[in-house]
Amino acid sequence: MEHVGFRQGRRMVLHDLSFGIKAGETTALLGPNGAGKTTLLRLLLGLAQPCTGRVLLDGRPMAQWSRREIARRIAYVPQGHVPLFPYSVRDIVGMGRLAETPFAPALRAMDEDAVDRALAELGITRLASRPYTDLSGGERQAVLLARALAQGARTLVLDEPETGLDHGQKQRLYALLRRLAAQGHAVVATTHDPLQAACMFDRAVLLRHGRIVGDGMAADVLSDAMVERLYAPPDPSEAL
Ligand SMILES: Nc1ncnc2c1ncn2[C@@H]1O[C@H](COP(=O)(O)OP(=O)(O)OP(=O)(O)O)[C@@H](O)[C@H]1O
Repeated sequence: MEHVGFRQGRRMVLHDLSFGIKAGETTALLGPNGAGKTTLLRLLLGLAQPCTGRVLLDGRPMAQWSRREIARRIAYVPQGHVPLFPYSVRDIVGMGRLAETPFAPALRAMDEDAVDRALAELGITRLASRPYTDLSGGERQAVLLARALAQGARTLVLDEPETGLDHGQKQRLYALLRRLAAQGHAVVATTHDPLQAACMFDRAVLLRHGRIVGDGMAADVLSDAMVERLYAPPDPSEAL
């Protein structure tokens, strides 16, 4: 992102943001409620356009990529996904292959393999034939992660991925994100947990009132003093 600003209606909600997401690195995005984290993810995904500055993917402006090209490069794990139909877990994970199977009514053998690998990576092969609508929140989260892996994109964007996960699943999630980064993926995730972010992510970007107030090695930037300042009650002079 280069000097990115974004407006919701008449309000500027992001101001002059400049930073990059790199392959081989896990980046945590933190900030109080309403700081602009989800809005920033929407810009990273090309789902919203900045009113100032530029968002570049592999050096090319986001607006010049087609949705299919973006889907081959960036996978998104949304927060609180509410399914309308009782698709099986296997079908949901298979949807990650859609960017690669434009006209095929069914998945090809290589797509089925990608689905099998993603289910195994998340340890949810046993859920494959269960209806997605019957799963617990944590199980659904694991399915959405498997869908992102099946997509085969090198950049993973996750919105509060630890929501609904128990302690063990959280640890496995962070281990998986680190493994993916070690394999050359770029990983960026929003989180409300500075302690976990300091231990589990390489880098942290801190947002307050739509501005970057910290960016660096997670363990360094997330000092007690910085966390206190980041989450301090709003000062009227900071109003957007
Ligand atoms: N559709 C919208 N219309 C108007 N304002 C919006 C809209 N969506 C978000 N905003 C505003 O933009 C700002 C940033 O919202 P955003 O959802 O990006 O914050 P966030 O950091 O993700 O918050 P949270 O931690 O609560 O999920 C907030 O002030 C919010 O009220």
